[in-house]
Amino acid sequence: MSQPDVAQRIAELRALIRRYDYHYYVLDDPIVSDAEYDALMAELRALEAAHPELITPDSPTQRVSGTPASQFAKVQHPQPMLSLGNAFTTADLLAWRDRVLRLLGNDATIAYVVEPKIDGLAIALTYRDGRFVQGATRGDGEVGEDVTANLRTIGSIPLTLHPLDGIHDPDLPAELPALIEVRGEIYIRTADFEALNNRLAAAGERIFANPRNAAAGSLRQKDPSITAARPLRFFAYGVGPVEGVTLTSQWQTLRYLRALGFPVNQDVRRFTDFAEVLAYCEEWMARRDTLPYEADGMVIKIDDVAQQNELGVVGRDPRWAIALKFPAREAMTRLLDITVNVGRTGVVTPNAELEPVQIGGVTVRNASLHNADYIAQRDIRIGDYVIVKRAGDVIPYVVGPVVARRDGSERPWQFPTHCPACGSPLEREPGEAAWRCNNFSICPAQLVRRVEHFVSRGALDIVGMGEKQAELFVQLGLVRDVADLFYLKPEQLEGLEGFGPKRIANLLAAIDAARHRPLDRLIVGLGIRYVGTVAAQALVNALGSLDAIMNARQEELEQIPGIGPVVAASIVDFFARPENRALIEKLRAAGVQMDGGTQRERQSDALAGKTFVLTGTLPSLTREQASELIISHGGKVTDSVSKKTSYVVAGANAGSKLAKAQQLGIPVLDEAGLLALIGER
Ligand SMILES: NC(=O)c1ccc[n+]([C@@H]2O[C@H](COP(=O)([O-])OP(=O)(O)OC[C@H]3O[C@@H](n4cnc5c(N)ncnc54)[C@H](O)[C@@H]3O)[C@@H](O)[C@H]2O)c1
Ligand SMILES: [Zn+2]
Repeated sequence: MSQPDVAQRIAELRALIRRYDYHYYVLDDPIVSDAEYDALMAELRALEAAHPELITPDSPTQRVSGTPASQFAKVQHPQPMLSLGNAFTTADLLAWRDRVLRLLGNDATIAYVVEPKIDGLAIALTYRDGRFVQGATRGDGEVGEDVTANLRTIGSIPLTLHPLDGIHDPDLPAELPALIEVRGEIYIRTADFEALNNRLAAAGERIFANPRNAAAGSLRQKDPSITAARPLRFFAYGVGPVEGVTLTSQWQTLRYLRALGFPVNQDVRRFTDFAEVLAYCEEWMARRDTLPYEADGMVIKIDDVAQQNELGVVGRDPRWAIALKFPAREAMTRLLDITVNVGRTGVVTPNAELEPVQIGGVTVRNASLHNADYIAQRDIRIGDYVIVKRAGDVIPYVVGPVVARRDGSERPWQFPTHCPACGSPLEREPGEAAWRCNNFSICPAQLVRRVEHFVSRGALDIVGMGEKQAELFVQLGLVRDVADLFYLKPEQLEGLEGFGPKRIANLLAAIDAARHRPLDRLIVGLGIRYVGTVAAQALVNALGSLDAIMNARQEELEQIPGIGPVVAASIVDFFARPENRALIEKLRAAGVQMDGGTQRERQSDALAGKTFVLTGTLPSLTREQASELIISHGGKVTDSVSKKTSYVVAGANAGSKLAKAQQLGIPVLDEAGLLALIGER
């Protein structure tokens, strides 16, 4: 690029970045994804590095972006509020550490404080003589917005500092500061964010793209009573100007802040060995999915304040700290179309067909749209740019449209009135969000899903059968209900594409073996609503045979530990239907074992005497498969966490069970940890 071209590109980049900053920081409503934004910023940095003469002090690389909005009084920060330099890999972190060593001298003794980077917005809280007097946003780093009245409504922000009487820590100042500016993050928990968006959508209001924008948008309200109604939280991670006491390290500062009554994250750590810093970051990245809030990375800080001052600031980032960024979890892309899927129980769910987009290194083409109301309330239209979230191992879903990016070509979408697979009119029970195809016995789409479920690993585990085969057999009319699998003849499969003699023999042998699976797995395979592995085992243990279960009355079922009224009602309802009774008889006639006598194949005794509780979504195993695995290795699975629980196995979006486990100090495993216990990995 020639010099004028470079200058022009730099100008373009700055203009684009400023425009995106305005939507992000002032309106709290981004119009591009962070990845797109970061790419522009990286390009600008690279051009400026190659042409330092073109750097201007107002370039977005040189100062914190964001302009204080006019509805707030302005606050001049006595000490600028900075951003953080980014690292994406271990190599980046090592390069940062080397630079620090170079600047401080190779023989310097360095301690590091590692803190989670909770994704919210930075604020500064000023306390004079122990009382909260002013709170400000970061703004452009020099001038922020006065949001004191709004901050006063947040419960976790103390209005007066705690007296230090009860604290006897020789490393901490014994007095209160005459003046202290406490810096930290206002954030919103993931579950609160989702509830807030649902509430806003139901009221026809604009939703937020992510928890960070939700926190910023909720704090930056003209009317503090709106802020008060939002579930905002605060945690403190540093200080600005301090008078009357001297703080000499980040670690001491955090403990002092805690003593003064500020919430400080429990997971902050101090290390002197950089290898431990790296290990801790890795450990955290793995825990990310189990946290109740969004953490977009880890912040690593040089502990010693004198060393911090020596290192100083470059542009908008302190040299003494760095943010290790975790892979992205959301992106923006075009919604090309909406299709619907018919599930095993007839529930019809909308599915977003997306312009392929990378999220955290994975290409996402489809995402859930939950249900009809979700689409209608959020006014999601075909052709919209949408925010797609892919957190952990949960199915990616559409958060909402990017309204500011519409050009008028978007089309509203109507939920179908009839089942796309069988043409029956769709029905919706009052109070339910889901539309259903109630043509249970005829609908081919439901049948395919039922067959898929029946043959899955947690049910009858028929190797060689999967979605494709289920679709094929249903389409050819070879399978009209799940029992038909046991009546398949080799000659029916001969000549089908991909079905050679060997494959046919293997498949039929696998089907034959499935006649003798333990009863609870047959019950799981039937797909009774609310009956998974745990309930199925409880039924078998209590009643012993399928006939006894089938003929049990509601009250009898409710007596069984682990079977509540809803589950009991669902079981009674299932077996009251003549088509289900007929199916059972057909299975019986095919020689499928229906009493509890079959011995489960024990794989090992690795988990003997251990009790497990499963929570959240695991990356590869379904709930049934995980239970089955645990049981086949001698363990037990129960539904609720107690002191008797040996392990909680937690996946993405784990809820109160995980919290309970942490409270009781019960070890928590992820899927890999479970497999390791069994020796499978
Ligand atoms: N999509 C868009 O249009 C758009 C526009 C502007 C910025 N952005 C995104 O915003 C980010 C840049 O924002 P930024 O300048 O606020 O930087 P940043 O969020 O990457 O890091 C700095 C911030 O981290 C926060 N933080 C959390 N925990 C902390 C801790 N323990 N110690 C210190 N700080 C902590 C503070 O609020 C601090 O201001 C980029 O990732 C960019 O993608 C996106
Ligand atoms: Zn149908």
